[in-house]
Amino acid sequence: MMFIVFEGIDGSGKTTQAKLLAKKLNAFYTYEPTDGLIGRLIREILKGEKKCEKETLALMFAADRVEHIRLIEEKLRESHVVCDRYLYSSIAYQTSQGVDEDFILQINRFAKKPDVVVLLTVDIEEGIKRLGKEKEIFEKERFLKKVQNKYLELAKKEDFIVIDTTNRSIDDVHEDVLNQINVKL
Ligand SMILES: Nc1ncnc2c1ncn2[C@@H]1O[C@H](COP(=O)(O)OP(=O)(O)O)[C@@H](O)[C@H]1O
Ligand SMILES: Cc1cn([C@H]2C[C@H](O)[C@@H](COP(=O)(O)OP(=O)(O)O)O2)c(=O)[nH]c1=O
Repeated sequence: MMFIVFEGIDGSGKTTQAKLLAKKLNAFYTYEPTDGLIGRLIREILKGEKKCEKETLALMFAADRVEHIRLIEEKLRESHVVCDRYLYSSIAYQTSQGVDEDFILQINRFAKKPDVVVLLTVDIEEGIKRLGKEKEIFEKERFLKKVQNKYLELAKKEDFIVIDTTNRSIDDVHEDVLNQINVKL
């Protein structure tokens, strides 16, 4: 069974594409931050309702992931798993916030390596337009540019599938995802 991860900045179309692929493959769809105890706390911090140090937030994303991986491994016994955000979100977003990359890698040592990572990219302005108005602290233009550049750097090192979604329809991107995943198999 395959563990497939979607990554990309907010508004790149991850949730849309991850759900379409999961449906097509009859796979289990899941996401981070999760709806678990730690994931819920993370969402409160992202909305600005609570505050903490950026390193604390990095630790919370990693802790949320420890719990999540148990579920992912259980599901992988029966079906493919499509995950909307994973470890690479921590590397791209938390380093863009100024957290030391080695620290992030250390606290995520346990993270199971996905079989395939699909990175969706988008022109930053189009991504923000797709989201409507800014909802969370990370949905700022300059910050997202930095995050996307970090993702592209990781993509080269780790051999991600990279698909640009700018000015392309949801169906067109979905076709591309299917074709490129087939090539990887
Ligand atoms: N290729 C696309 N073209 C236009 N709009 C899109 C496209 N893909 C997704 N959207 C829309 O953009 C918004 C954000 O998409 P979503 O999949 O939630 O992105 P993400 O999970 O990366 O933040 C949604 O309203 C979605 O319907
Ligand atoms: C999983 C993860 C998410 N994030 C951030 C990215 C998003 O801005 C935010 C919430 O994720 P998410 O709900 O997936 O937002 P969206 O659907 O808009 O892409 O959490 C991190 O900074 N580090 C992480 O490890």
